[in-house]
Amino acid sequence: CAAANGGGRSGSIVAPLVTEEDFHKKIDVNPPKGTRDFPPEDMRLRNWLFNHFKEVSRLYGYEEVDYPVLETEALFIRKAGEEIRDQLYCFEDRGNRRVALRPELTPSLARLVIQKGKSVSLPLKWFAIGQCWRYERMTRGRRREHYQWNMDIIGVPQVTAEAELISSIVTFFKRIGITASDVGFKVSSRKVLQELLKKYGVPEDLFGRVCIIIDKIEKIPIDEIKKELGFTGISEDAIEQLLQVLSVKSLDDLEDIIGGAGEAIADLKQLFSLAEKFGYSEWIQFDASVVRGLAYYTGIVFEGFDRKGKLRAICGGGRYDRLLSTYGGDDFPACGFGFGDAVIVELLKEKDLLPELGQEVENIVCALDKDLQGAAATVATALRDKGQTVDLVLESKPMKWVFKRAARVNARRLVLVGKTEWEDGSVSVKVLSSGEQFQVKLSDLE
Ligand SMILES: CC(=O)Nc1cnc2ccccc2c1
Repeated sequence: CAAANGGGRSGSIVAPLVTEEDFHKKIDVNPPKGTRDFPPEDMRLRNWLFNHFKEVSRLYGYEEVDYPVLETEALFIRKAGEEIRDQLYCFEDRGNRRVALRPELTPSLARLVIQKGKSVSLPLKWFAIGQCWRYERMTRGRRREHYQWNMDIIGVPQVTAEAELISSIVTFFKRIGITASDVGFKVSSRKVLQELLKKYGVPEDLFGRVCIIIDKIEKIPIDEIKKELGFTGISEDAIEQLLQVLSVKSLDDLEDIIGGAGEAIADLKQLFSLAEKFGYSEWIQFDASVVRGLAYYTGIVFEGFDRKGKLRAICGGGRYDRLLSTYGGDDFPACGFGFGDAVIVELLKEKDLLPELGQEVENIVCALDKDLQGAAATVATALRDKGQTVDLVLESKPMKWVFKRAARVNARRLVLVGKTEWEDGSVSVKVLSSGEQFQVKLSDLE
């Protein structure tokens, strides 16, 4: 991009830093469409949320990882008709490479696991919190970025992995005051669909596409669903049967239809039994209509929902045993979830559970006249070296201003450096809540 000073070319005529007409043009001070700034108050809420994500991940023994926001476009190109594909934030970089801002974290995880190959000992339990992007026509006015918390387990084929992942999300909800009467998890398995498609002779490679179409079941008219399924070549009566199975309301009814011999029923039964042992039975329910909108899920899928039905899915995840081989790697059993930073905040607002997070400062340090500014710096440093937070008044200000600042930064106490006290190494301290005031040697101040 051409810099305002003509690219900084040296020479006799020094181009003006900013051209005349540009000088008066005010830049747009808002962030790009669909993106957010995080000024201090919003950043405090974000940090509060992310600290809970991190604490839960630590409680469960997961290791934190991260990946570049920018990936090769190919990592996200899947031919299954996913929404995330239509909205890929992709472009050609200055090296003519096709690149994309990541729309999700799981493909990067798969790439890193393949890259690490034999050097990692299984199982891997990794978590990440990363900003993800989509490019949507702003007509829908939706955000183009959000932060997602992911937890993934690589190398465990049993549903104990999915059961632990759901447990970690329940732990998170409990920490922030959300209960099983506020939210629940709809749980199903894509092996139900897999077994049905096999029964109707539908080729395996259509599996992802069929799942993506069915995931839209509550978003577009049922006739559109049937039409799109028809395009994949599935027969009419197979479509009828599929849709009929998806409306089944219990595991027993499901078993009556597809029989109890397949893995789908066995996995789901085991998951519900483990839920009992983890202590979150009241949080989960079987719901055959849960498919999730990512093509790579192959087994158990789940999504967190608000029981009032006013919000979009809070989080979602499942098993994806075949993802690594789609990138040419060896397959490892894998499962994980994504938890966005937007819906959960809407839910907390709904439930009046947003935390009150003000700025907190222990001390505001102020010199009583300008030739004590150095002494004030010494006092601030002594306090900071003891781990005390200090807002140091950096210029000579009237006391009225200092008290106002102390209130704004919510200081616990005011430390005043005055001439006479300082001569014998003392400062005067005013506890702002009680008004109590005392002199103290700096060395005794803690
Ligand atoms: C509710 C919300 O903001 N969703 C959201 C926002 N940005 C995204 C960006 C990439 C992928 C999914 C995204 C999802």
